[in-house]
Amino acid sequence: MVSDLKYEPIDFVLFGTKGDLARRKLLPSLYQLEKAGLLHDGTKVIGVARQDFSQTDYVELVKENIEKFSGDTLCKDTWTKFQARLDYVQVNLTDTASYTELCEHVDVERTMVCYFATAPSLFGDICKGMDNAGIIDDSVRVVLEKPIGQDLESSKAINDKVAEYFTEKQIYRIDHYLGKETVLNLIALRFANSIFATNWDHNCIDHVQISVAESVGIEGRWGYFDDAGQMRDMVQNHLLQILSLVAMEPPTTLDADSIRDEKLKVLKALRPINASNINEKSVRGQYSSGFVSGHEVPGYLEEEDANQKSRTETFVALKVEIDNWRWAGVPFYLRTGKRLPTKVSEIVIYFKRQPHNLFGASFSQLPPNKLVIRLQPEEGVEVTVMNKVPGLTSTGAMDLQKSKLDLSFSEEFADQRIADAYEKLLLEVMIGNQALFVRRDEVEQAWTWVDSIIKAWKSSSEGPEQYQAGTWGPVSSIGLLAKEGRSWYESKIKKKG
Ligand SMILES: NC(=O)C1=CN([C@@H]2O[C@H](COP(=O)(O)OP(=O)(O)OC[C@H]3O[C@@H](n4cnc5c(N)ncnc54)[C@H](OP(=O)(O)O)[C@@H]3O)[C@@H](O)[C@H]2O)C=CC1
Ligand SMILES: O=C1O[C@H](COP(=O)(O)O)[C@@H](O)[C@H](O)[C@H]1O
Repeated sequence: MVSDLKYEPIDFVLFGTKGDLARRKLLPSLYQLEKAGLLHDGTKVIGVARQDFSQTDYVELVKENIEKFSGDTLCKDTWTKFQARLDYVQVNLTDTASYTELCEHVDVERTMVCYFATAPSLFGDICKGMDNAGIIDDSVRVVLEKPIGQDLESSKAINDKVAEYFTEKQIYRIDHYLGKETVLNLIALRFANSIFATNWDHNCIDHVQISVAESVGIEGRWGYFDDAGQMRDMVQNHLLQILSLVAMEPPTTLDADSIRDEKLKVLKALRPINASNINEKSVRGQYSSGFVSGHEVPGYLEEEDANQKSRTETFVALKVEIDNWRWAGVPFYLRTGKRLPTKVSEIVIYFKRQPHNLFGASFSQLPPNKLVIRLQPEEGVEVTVMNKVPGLTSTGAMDLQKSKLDLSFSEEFADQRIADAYEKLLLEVMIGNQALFVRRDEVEQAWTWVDSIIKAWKSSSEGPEQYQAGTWGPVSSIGLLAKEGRSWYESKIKKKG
């Protein structure tokens, strides 16, 4: 298996190896790649943190976290192979001199992937420290976590800093939604199926809804989250990336820059939301205490470490317009929030209604066809169609019924495990493919658009509307669509949180 791998052995350096992201996602994902035979035999995983761990303690820490977060029981053979790759180096990331120790653990002759799983404020220090240790050359790839900055200005400053040491071709900006199977499938769905490709514009589509609902709260990350809010945490990156993939023109190829060029054009065509139209086009909310999946949960201001005066939004709903030929007059409604009733991400494409109803008896107005793309959970694609109810009638009338064509990934691909997004993305970095990573101009364009909304909110005397945890957000978010004769798609996924 390993001999078939099309990429070189890697020195994978994980800065911030003791952090939440590394423990919950990155180390378990590397382990899953091992299990799937996708790590090169010669690949090493070098954890970096400021603690004085012995090699044995570090290996134990990794094991504990893989057992806790990898989602299945530890496979002995996989673990034996994986632990042999592990190495640990103590570095204080803000102390340039302490990076020299790293030189002993990496081989500059090999490709090095450096994952910066730390706060972005440390990215510059890490680059400087690596440079000082003499371990930067053209073969190094760096992975940057989101959100990059707080706004356009701070994002530029971080990107400028990293650009002093690395070219754009070496920089992999992660948005883990781009590694989700169902988000990737958007490209296949749109461009491998003429049934959709030919109906994907203002002639056929009435509007689009993108909902990313979370049942979790802020999970002990109050300090981080309160500075960010749902707009920076989710909309600036994940939702705008999904929107770009739904709305972009066909790329010339699946190369990184062909796709990124098209996504960028969409971001540039987003109609600005600012003080003049903020109330008409946006709703923000903050959760109060309530019940999620039958459990009582505190309100945002009652969470640990909370500042009682915070006006940070935990819910956002937006009406987005794309000023280009394809999407003229087609609103995209976005909605995302914490402590909603369930975890579900869905894209719903509402097609235009038939111009005339031949079947008046069963429906006063024929309902529109809908394409529902279930990103998570219960990944799948569903099309609602009108169907004749079989049977004979004495009047000769034709009874219609709404039915669905439903493709469930877990049934259709029953023997395939759906890989975590980070597994896919880590593999792509090792292969050296930037197609699923975000280019600097995309990040900056997204900030430009988001900054304008945040600025308009800040200048308003009103704060976010309260919504009870376990509900679908503030009442005004219903009004956002209702005033245009529309309503949010009611997710059929009600299972778990
Ligand atoms: N957690 C998540 O689910 C997600 C996180 N992200 C992003 O990933 C990045 C990391 O987040 P997260 O893991 O949650 O953050 P954490 O705070 O949990 O982890 C950051 C790590 O950096 C280490 N660190 C901080 N300062 C230094 C220093 N001077 N020297 C050495 N190590 C240092 C910390 O070490 P120590 O343990 O010693 O304090 C900590 O282990 C952030 O940019 C975040 O926005 C993005 C998406 C999701
Ligand atoms: O990036 C982030 O994403 C998670 C949601 O990711 P998902 O894969 O579980 O849908 C979100 O909870 C977190 O606040 C944010 O930083």
